[in-house]
Amino acid sequence: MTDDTTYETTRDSAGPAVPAGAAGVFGERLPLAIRYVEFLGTAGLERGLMGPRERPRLWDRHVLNSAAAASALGVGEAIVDIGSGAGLPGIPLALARPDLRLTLVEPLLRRVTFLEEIIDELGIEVRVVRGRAEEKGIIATAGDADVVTSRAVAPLAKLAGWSAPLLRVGGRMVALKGESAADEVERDRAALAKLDFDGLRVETVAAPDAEPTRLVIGTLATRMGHRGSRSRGGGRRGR
Ligand SMILES: C[S@@+](CC[C@H](N)C(=O)[O-])C[C@H]1O[C@@H](n2cnc3c(N)ncnc32)[C@H](O)[C@@H]1O
Repeated sequence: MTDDTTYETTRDSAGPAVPAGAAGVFGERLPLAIRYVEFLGTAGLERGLMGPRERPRLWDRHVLNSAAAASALGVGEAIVDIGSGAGLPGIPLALARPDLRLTLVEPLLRRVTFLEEIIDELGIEVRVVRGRAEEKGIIATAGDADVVTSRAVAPLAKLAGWSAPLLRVGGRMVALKGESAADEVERDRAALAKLDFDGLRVETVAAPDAEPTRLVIGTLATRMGHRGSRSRGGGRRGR
């Protein structure tokens, strides 16, 4: 394991200083996380995937904030991350937790190209599927995911409607939300119950040196709420 203090004052060539806590989160994959932040801060900005104001806060607000969701994921679970954009939270999760099996779903070609490039460069095993989460047959393993993650993609009820057909019964939706998390749960509780999500809760988690992340978690109790919507079809390898 890398010593936490090693990177305390490190400043990579293109990005902000690497927080000391990052070493504990990414372990021996810290150099890959640094490269990812560098890529976000260069290509990500140039291609308009991240706003220029995000550059100084790529670690705490985005990458470490995303990686904190790993605490809600079990060993070896199959994760579908919908609306990955520039790879959040999917790429930090893959880097922090190499045991996870990750599929990133993103409709926009520009973003898919970015994802494929960075996955290739980092040499990590992550699938990319181009499409919308609600498209039938977009993911070959629809109905088998242990967890569907998302961050800043859609209101909770809509996310739940997209997540349910992708999940196995007993699988969880883990939505990374901002301060509105509790209000969204109250507002959309009935819609989620209709889809047969159980045990709805908000968990606040935080990686060291990062903004806290609010996770809205619900477990798909049965498939009755979206009967007949399970789809099977071709996804495609992004690499
Ligand atoms: C605000 S961005 C957030 C990106 C990333 N999750 C993050 O936290 O930085 C929303 C992303 O969701 C994608 N998206 C929008 N509708 C979608 C859908 N129906 N299925 C999958 N992705 C979708 C967009 O293309 C965009 O990349």
